[in-house]
Amino acid sequence: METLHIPSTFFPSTLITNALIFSAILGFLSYARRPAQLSYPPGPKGYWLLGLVKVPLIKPWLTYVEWGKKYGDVIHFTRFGRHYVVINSLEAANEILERQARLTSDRPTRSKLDQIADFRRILATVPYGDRWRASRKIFHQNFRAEASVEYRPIEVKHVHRFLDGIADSSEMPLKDRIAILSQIVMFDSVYGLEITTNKEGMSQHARDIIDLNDLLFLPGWDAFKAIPFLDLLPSWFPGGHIRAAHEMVGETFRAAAEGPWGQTMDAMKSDENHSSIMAKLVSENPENKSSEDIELIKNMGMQAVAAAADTTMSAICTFFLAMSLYPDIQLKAQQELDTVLGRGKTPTFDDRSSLPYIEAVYREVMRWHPALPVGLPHGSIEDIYYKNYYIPKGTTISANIWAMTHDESKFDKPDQFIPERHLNKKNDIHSILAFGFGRRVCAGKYMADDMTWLTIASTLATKNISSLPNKNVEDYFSNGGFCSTKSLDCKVTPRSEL
Ligand code: HEM
Repeated sequence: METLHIPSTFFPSTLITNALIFSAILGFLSYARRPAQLSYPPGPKGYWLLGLVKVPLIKPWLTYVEWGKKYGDVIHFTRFGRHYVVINSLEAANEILERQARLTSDRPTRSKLDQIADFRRILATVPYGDRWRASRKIFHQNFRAEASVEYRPIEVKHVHRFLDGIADSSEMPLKDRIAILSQIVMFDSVYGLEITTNKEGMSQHARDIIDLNDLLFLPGWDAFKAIPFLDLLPSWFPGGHIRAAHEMVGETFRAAAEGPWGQTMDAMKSDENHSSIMAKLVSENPENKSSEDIELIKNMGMQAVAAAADTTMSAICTFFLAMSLYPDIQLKAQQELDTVLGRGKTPTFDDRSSLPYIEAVYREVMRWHPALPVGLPHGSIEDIYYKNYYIPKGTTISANIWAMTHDESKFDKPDQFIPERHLNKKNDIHSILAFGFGRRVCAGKYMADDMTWLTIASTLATKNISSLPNKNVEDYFSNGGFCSTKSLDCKVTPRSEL
């Protein structure tokens, strides 16, 4: 499926003229609103008054690192009168997104078009408020650390199946197998359902959600939503496709929520042994469940699958790529497994604390190429201040996670994959920056952490991963907000064969 891509050439001249006039007015108003003695954080100014800064859409995290050298670790710009801030340092992220989390936990999804796309359905995109609190609560109940332990047997089952099939790349490319693994664990835990392909049906819906929103989370891309009346244009009118594209997003959410839910309800009727998160939730106090409760449950299921579809897949793909490019590290990790567990034994979660080098490989995967390099955008619900800078209410704030995990003052040779940097450190899940910040921090991070670690440890114990050409690492990765390897051409063979 195409991304929700709105090429600038598609805007007819009248629309562009209106947009520019509107942008000039908004730019002037937002400039005038700023307290006289305070300035916005530094950043590119764009066209005078219009404030229309040209933003990078291809691997933008790299451009923002370059901009940071000129403007500092907090960069501000405007587009169509909307304010954007990109944070390049952990210190600034802690100050703005953690310490001021009460004011910076919104999402920039309050426009008419966002309502048409029904972003309120999804925990990751619902604006901060009561609906977010209710969605986050049910997610937390089912995916907090203690709850996530319950899904470990399902993870072990599917990781072992994945390893059994993985050596045979003739039937299915490695990346597709990893995509299925990332989703099947979620489908099985949440719905008690299994999938055999990532190319059709409910699995494809989860993928579509990611593809449709690939650009949405990039700083500045969504500024066109500030243009008035875009949501009212009929589909036959130039620019009318924008509304249609947002309707399609909403329709995809609906299909992704309803399809597997319906199958689970059928399975519950025909199989008394059926077990899944959905089944557990609908069976608890059924007489007290409102239709709103049922909606929350359905949406949680859909969000869990969609969230894992790309991020967990991305982390596992990054692991395979790293092992292909760094065979010495692969060998060292295998030696630890052989020494601690004995050759050929597949690790369990109980072994995790005895395998510090495997832990370091996992943490380096999460640092070296985070799945969401510029995170998901936060929004400010009131004016806030950082140092002596003013950040107005309604600003979209993005954490450049990639910049933070490649900060040379913290990580020597940050572009290189060096697990040793994590040895003899406090390995706390909360210090993994790839999971984001503040009250919107990843709600599935315990399960993601378990899944990614288990796949890494089990693969290293039983398989050898062949080398890939040592070219520029970025060439292996895709460009958008959800960043993953483009493909994986390495060969995977059983260790017993050598
Ligand atoms: C390696 C895998 C994963 C990574 C790197 C990752 C990363 C992230 C990041 C960066 C955010 C945005 C945080 C912010 O706004 O500052 C996020 C949000 C979220 N993640 Fe994950 N994620 C992963 C896997 C998962 C999984 C498996 C689930 C579901 C079980 C999940 C559920 C969510 C949800 C629901 C949110 C939105 C939370 C909110 O807005 O309140 N994630 N994730």
